[in-house]
Amino acid sequence: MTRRRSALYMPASNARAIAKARTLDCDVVILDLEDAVAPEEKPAARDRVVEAVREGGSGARELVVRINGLGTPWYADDIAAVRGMGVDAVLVPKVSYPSDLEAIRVSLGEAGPPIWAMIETCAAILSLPALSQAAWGSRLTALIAGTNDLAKDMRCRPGADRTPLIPALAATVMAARAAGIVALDGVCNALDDPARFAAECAQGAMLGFDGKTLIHPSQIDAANAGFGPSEDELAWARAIVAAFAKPENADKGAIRLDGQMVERLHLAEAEAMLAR
Ligand SMILES: CC(C)(COP(=O)(O)OP(=O)(O)OC[C@H]1O[C@@H](n2cnc3c(N)ncnc32)[C@H](O)[C@@H]1OP(=O)(O)O)[C@@H](O)C(=O)NCCC(=O)NCCSC(=O)C[C@H](O)C(=O)O
Ligand SMILES: [Mg+2]
Repeated sequence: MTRRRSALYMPASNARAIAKARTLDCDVVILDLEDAVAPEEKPAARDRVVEAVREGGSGARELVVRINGLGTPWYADDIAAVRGMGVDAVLVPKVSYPSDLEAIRVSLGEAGPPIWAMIETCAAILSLPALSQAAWGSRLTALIAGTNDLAKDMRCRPGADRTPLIPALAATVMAARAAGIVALDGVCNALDDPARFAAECAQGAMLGFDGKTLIHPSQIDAANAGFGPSEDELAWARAIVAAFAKPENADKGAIRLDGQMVERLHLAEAEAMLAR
């Protein structure tokens, strides 16, 4: 099973950062043509992405390109560049409605890459059930929370604990799960606050996200730790599997284990975690 604990954005205008990506321990590299790149730099950044993907060298890391959104002056050229590029996915910002998804699918063509959608507008949050349903016919394989744009659109003040964003984050995870696709949490802008970053990873994992989007290499290790199962979780999963394997529990649906009720749905969860 592919892991997406850590997905690092890097500005496609920054050749040094792109080169560095080939040495980093993140699961996903996102070459960004959108917000990290100034308008006058976009054509050169697009050429750099084409070159970087052609050169390869990403190893096991998934390579994703974030293009500029529908309706922007750069969308058509970005689509033309990524269509046959052989990337693992194209990440499209500000996807708000199923009609956006359909337009992107058509632009990319029948043999186009999988689509990852940024969920970062109030309209997208209100459209999540429809976006989730539309995923089945659209090559949509991941939802990515865009917490900066969403906070801007909501005019909320997330603060360190992100309280105003929690309903939207939970709804994003539910929409992804209903569609059987990946859900990645938004970025943490606090570059020099590792405790806050670790707390955000724990919160994102608690909400059910598969991983977190990142803005700096210094965030990779904590994300890999925060979204990988912990030693305690692995030990608990092994204990559940061992308990249900006992002959006396063979025909039981629910058992007592270390003071907790454990059901066969927990066995299925434990087996899935150990398999991952
Ligand atoms: C945030 C930064 C601008 C900080 O830059 P800076 O202070 O210059 O970084 P450092 O000096 O600490 O860099 C140390 C070395 O690490 C490399 N580096 C830095 N960032 C990255 C990166 N993202 N990927 C790869 N490598 C990186 C530097 O090149 C240095 O290397 P070396 O010279 O060899 O020592 C900067 O980190 C940055 O630009 N980050 C990414 C910003 C970005 O992509 N933003 C857009 C995505 S976030 C977003 O849009 C969210 C969403 O849409 C929403 O709405 O929420
Ligand atoms: Mg955004």
